[in-house]
Amino acid sequence: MNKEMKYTQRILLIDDEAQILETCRSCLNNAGHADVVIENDSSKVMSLLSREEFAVIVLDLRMPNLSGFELLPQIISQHPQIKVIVATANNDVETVVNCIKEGAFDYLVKPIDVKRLITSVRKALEMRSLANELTALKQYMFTDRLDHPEAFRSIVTGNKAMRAIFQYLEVISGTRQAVTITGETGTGKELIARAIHNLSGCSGEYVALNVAGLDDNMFSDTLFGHRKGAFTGADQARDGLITRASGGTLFLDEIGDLNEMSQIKLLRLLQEQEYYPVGSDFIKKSDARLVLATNRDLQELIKQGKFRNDLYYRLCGHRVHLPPLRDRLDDIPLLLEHFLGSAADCLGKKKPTPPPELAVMLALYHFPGNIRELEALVFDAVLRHNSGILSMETFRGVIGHERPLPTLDCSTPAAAGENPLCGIFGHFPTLDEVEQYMIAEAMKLAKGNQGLAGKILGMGRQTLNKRLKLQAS
Ligand SMILES: Nc1ncnc2c1ncn2[C@@H]1O[C@H](COP(=O)(O)OP(=O)(O)OP(=O)(O)O)[C@@H](O)[C@H]1O
Repeated sequence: MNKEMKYTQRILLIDDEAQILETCRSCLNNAGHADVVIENDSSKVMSLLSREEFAVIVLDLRMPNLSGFELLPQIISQHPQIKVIVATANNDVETVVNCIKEGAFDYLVKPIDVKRLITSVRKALEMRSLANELTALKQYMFTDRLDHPEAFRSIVTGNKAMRAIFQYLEVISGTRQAVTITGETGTGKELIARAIHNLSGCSGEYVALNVAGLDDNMFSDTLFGHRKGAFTGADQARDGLITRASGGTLFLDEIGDLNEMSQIKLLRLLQEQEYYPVGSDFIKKSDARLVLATNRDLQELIKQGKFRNDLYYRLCGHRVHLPPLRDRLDDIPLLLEHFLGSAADCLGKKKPTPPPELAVMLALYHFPGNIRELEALVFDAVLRHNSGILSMETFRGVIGHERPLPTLDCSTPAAAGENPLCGIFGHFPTLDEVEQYMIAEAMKLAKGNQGLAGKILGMGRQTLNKRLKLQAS
């Protein structure tokens, strides 16, 4: 995590009245903002800002010696990234307009209303964190770098869209805001959730809960715990998973399946970081970072009245969508190699060599179960494998018969345009046709040099030679 992002949550309160400073600080602390610094001597502010980083300042306008009116332009010009909220006893429009013109983010009228203070600070922090993300994203766009590749070690990919997702996750790793991961089943959402936790550098635990099939009682009890005597059999008070995830990450999977009551509780947790243990009237605070995932289409669920609109918009803040495997075909050879190795290790066998046409065959399959399905297929093939080159039979058995390719109608120009293979062949081709086509294209590229064409196709010269002879016969 870089320095800029590490300090994005720090708040500075400036007022000459110590009592006001203490009250505001404890209100903000109670609202979950732990990092609050106070200063009652306005003449020390500029030197403090040159030494330490702050995301937000709440600045009293009327102070002896150096007033907030004088400080505001100095802060804005020397530290334009800081969001300044001015506090004024004077609710006249002109003062407020002047401060906003100078660059203030918001204003509060004294005596300060606690709710208004918390809302304004929260908004300012969000704006600051968005600005940080934008800056970092711009830097990433130009450098294509990853600062923490080790956080993604378990995710095998060479795909550009996936790499962009990794970069985005690095950018937002400095915030504690919730992240929502969408994508079809088996695309790796749980792996991404773990990577978000690894990136956060949090000392707390990573705790995962699949909420599918939990009714509201089970959801609340598992997540929030209960007080003693909350229901029959609750002999002891018990903490929920949210307590275990304190200072860490709580991953809630399958949130598209949550019932209405639990959705309301999740919304409260996301908005206020607050929850009630079952049977308790005392609100509790949580500092766990929430990562949520679903393979359902949430907008479709909203249309059907099964998912709350307000919860959906709350989830939209930081969101990543994982592409299905059929949209990242360049990952298939890498994943195949990876799963061959892990299956062989697990079964205590020598890693088999895959036939070169296997990757092509896999690339043509729809993979409704995505990477999980590929992993299972490869495991099964390695289990049945004895020696030498891996047999295609297991794959043909599943891909060719039990789970056929989706039927494609290439007769319309639109369909041909959508599927590049239809565009080339005029119909959806057989594997033999694809093989012939690829060999012909590779030979053209290699200007007839069989050794070079073999390298392009990932096969030896002799194998290519045999296939050319077969095609000619
Ligand atoms: N890029 C990848 N590299 C290596 N293994 C992967 C990759 N993506 C997914 N996997 C493996 O595929 C399986 C499914 O991944 P995961 O459980 O993260 O998917 P998911 O999207 O959370 O699925 P679901 O929606 O069904 O919960 C796991 O065994 C995981 O290790």
